[in-house]
Amino acid sequence: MPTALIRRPSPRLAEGLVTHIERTPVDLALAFDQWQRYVDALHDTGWHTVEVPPIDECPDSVFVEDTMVVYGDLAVIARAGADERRAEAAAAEETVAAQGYRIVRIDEPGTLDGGDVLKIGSTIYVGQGGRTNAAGIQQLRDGFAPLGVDVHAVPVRKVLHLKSAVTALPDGTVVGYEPLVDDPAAFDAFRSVPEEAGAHVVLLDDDRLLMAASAPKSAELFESLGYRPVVVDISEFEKLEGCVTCLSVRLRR
Ligand SMILES: CN(C)C(=N)NCCC[C@H](N)C(=O)O
Repeated sequence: MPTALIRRPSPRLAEGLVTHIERTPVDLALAFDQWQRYVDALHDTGWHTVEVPPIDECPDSVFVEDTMVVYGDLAVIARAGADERRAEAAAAEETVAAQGYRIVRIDEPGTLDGGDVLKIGSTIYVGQGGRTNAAGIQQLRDGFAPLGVDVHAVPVRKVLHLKSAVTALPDGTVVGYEPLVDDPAAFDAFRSVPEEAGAHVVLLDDDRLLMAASAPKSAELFESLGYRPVVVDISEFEKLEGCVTCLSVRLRR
């Protein structure tokens, strides 16, 4: 059974960082409910979840994807591009180490957020932008090189993270909402989707895609391609520039 790391929202969630969108009030009770439904959707589709201990003083800690990048037996622990988020990594590291992963850490002056990292087979695209810098990308490349991984840097200027703009379907096609993708030509195969949140898919298995309720037209498009969307409402996390990928770390070994 595949495992996903998750992290319960902080009671201070509503104070989370907002960079590229206007701040709107977060309904905390609704957010907790949506988080629980997200976790339920993972369980319902055959995933086992492990909770990273919560860190109440970090409003953005629910976005656990940003704390690490996992490939093979190695977890590279991120060093958040936003100072406010640096304290999130320590407990995430302990949790993934307890799952049997080797650990390498991104060190100063490197910064890297897991949301900037898109893995497609043994190719890893890393968004260089507001949160992830060149030193962080080089350290990620050095960490994964012994595992035969190719790390490609791509620009991210229009959105928070690379995975705010693009993710990939099970066949490796990169999907993105074109107005927000800096360089669609950076990817071998690119398909545009009709909504911003349609760019965000979590691969649950070979044909099921976890998606946000805010992208119904993209869900239809994926259905027409033979995939089965599993839809969750994550409106309160979207108000903080979160998406379906951010709320878990999928351990696929
Ligand atoms: C792919 N994405 C978008 C993520 N992995 N993380 C979202 C983090 C949002 C948080 N308010 C922040 O600004 O850090």
